Amino acid sequence: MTALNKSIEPGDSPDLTEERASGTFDTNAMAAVIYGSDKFAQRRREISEAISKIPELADSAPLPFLDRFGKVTEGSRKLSVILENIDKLIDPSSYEEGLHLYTEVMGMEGHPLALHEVMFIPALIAQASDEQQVKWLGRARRREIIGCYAQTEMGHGSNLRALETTATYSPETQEFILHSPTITSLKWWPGALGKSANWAVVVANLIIRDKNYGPHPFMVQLRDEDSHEPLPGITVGDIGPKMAFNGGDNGFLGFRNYRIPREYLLNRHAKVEADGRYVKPPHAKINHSAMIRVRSHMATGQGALLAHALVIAVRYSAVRRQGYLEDKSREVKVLDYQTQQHRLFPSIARAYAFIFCGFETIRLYDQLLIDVQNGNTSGMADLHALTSGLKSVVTYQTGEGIEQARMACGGHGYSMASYISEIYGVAIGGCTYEGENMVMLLQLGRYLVKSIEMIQNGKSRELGPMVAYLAENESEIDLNLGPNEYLKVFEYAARNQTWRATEKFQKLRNSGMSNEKAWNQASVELTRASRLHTRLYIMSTFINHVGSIVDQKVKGVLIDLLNVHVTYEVMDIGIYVQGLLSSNQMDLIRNQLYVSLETIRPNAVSLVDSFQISDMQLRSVLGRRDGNVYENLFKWAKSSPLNKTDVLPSVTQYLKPMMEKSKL
Ligand SMILES: CCCCCCCCCCCCCCCCC/C=C/C(=O)SCCNC(=O)CCNC(=O)[C@H](O)C(C)(C)COP(=O)(O)OP(=O)(O)OC[C@H]1O[C@@H](n2cnc3c(N)ncnc32)[C@H](O)[C@@H]1OP(=O)(O)O
Ligand SMILES: Cc1cc2nc3c(=O)[nH]c(=O)nc-3n(C[C@H](O)[C@H](O)[C@H](O)COP(=O)(O)OP(=O)(O)OC[C@H]3O[C@@H](n4cnc5c(N)ncnc54)[C@H](O)[C@@H]3O)c2cc1C
Repeated sequence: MTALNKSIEPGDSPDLTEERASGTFDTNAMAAVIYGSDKFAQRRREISEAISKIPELADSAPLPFLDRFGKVTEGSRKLSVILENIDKLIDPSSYEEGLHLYTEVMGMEGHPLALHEVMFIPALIAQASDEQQVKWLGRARRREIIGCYAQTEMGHGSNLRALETTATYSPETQEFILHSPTITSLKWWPGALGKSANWAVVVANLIIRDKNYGPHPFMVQLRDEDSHEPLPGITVGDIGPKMAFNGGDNGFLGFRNYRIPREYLLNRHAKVEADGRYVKPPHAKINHSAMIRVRSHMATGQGALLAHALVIAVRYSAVRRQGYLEDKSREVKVLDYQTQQHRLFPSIARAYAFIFCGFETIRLYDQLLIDVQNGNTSGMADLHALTSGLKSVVTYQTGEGIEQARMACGGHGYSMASYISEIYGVAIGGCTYEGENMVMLLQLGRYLVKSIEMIQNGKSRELGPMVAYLAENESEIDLNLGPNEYLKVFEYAARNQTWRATEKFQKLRNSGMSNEKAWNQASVELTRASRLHTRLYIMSTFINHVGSIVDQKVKGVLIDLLNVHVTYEVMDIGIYVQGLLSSNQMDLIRNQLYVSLETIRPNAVSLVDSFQISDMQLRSVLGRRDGNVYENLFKWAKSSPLNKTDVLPSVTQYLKPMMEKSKL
């Protein structure tokens, strides 16, 4: 018989083999669903295999034992090995293959090309004119230059209108003069800016004849291409250690009347003519497109991070034995405890949901990019609202899920041997970057309020498909009918909360309060509406995606997972559905959730194995594919630099004299 879970091998922990044998579906078929096609899932496996054959691509030491300098150096070393071997490893024209290669080899601690690939090149694609692309895009793609995206300043990140860096046009010389007038105007945070990048897309206020036209993107050379020294007029450096991404060099940047040619304003959409005439872009916020792109990709990215933590926690929970259930002769796998399942399985469902929802969001972004290139910007507001809410909800829930995964691993979860804290640090960075979560929830809040105002003004028919439910009346709910009924429960909650929050805002405003004050006083309620609306979107894309799956065994287990998702999510928002569901109905849902946890239990390990995250990529002793945790945990501890000698110099120098003194 062919094993359904392709990851069973001799020498594996019998506990994990038992788990894999109980799986009811083919993990390669599930991987094809997770990665969008059988072809790409297969390519991922081939790339991982090819990587494992090049020993120089392996970490030279477990990353947690390296200091900051070691991490930054290790990133650049591995990058150079990747680039020497790239044609053997991937199709260099495939973004997805490249992402997999980088993620596996470089890990998630940051590297010199992260922002080059994620923001610099996409900004050039979206914002550089055809002519400018000829000049820079090829060079960037060939990595002749390393770029970053420098927008945030020490004093301002969220409020882009208050950025202080100026780019003043000089018609006499046809140049822009970049200047940082204050300490707070220093660019602060951009990834790879500090030490690696020699070029940047810099966002600065465009000033023409004393008039401020707001933030615009400029292509700026920062360092000499031969010596890599900063150019005169540029102050640049690293901002120091962070919660995570310590293999990366997030940086600061200041300009002292630094001149760039007129042609260096990225001018696909907005232009400055030689005489200083400003040509407006087709949409006021078109310069924000690099951010919309990253936000559109964040649901899959965060789903993948959550998946990393769950692979570790679920596999470990199947080999960790502690305490007893009925059989007192052998301790039980901790995965058999209902509390452990309740802690982990809804997060497995969320990881799948985020990935599926991410596919749909990336599709919407790709369509928008085509539309915008053809001059049609009408979809921008919808996608801005959607991705603002989505990035906020997925990053927050991913952080929650990873932290639960850490606690689910007990003491060993707290050790860097689990690697979960690194994944956590990386994931929660997403709550802040690409727009602080509260700020972005309020952007969606604006859109929801406007939607309600359209309904109030008799324009319900003009509502987009994602907010049409706000105009509907609630219907009876029959919870025995499955996920679509749960969707109606969520629609009820989101609709009710959006109306309540909007009415609160309107009431305050109508009482004579200023628009801004009324908005501020309704803002907590508005963020709640945004979260419910976004969770509804995630749930509906999960349901649609599962509906489209052909492999019946895969579909069967995803329906089980969907049942975990819908029942958990509805229990989680209980306070918002009190007017709709009776306490008997809530009890029924709670029991359905407990049953669905039991149903998913035999497939738990296969569901996380299906993410097909290699041991190299996972970098976790607890999450090893073979489950041989304990002997490797001991090996890992022994490799600690502190264990190189039995007696540390700090003992000889300080502790010994202290103890000697105490003896006197
Ligand atoms: C398979 C996957 C494998 C994955 C592997 C996993 C490995 C993971 C490794 C992780 C690697 C991660 C790499 C890390 C990358 C990090 C990079 C980070 C980069 C950054 O952070 S760049 C800086 C980002 N900065 C921000 O986001 C700033 C946030 N602020 C804003 O965006 C704006 O200021 C604003 C949106 C809050 C407000 O903008 P503004 O002031 O201009 O506008 P107003 O408030 O006045 O609003 C006016 C109207 O304009 C609308 N609007 C605003 N923006 C847009 C837009 N983009 N499009 C359309 N419309 C927009 C508003 O809604 C207003 O409309 P209204 O009609 O008037 O209401
Ligand atoms: C890991 C990481 C990588 C980054 N990479 C880059 C990069 O490559 N390029 C780049 O340009 N930037 C980058 N950034 C910067 C990032 O985009 C900003 O930090 C982010 O946009 C938040 O802005 P802020 O720091 O100004 O937060 P602030 O706006 O100062 O937030 C502080 C608090 O104020 C609240 N707040 C602010 N405004 C409002 C409001 N209007 N209503 C209600 N509450 C409000 C926030 O909710 C938050 O609680 C990165 C940041 C991190 C952490």
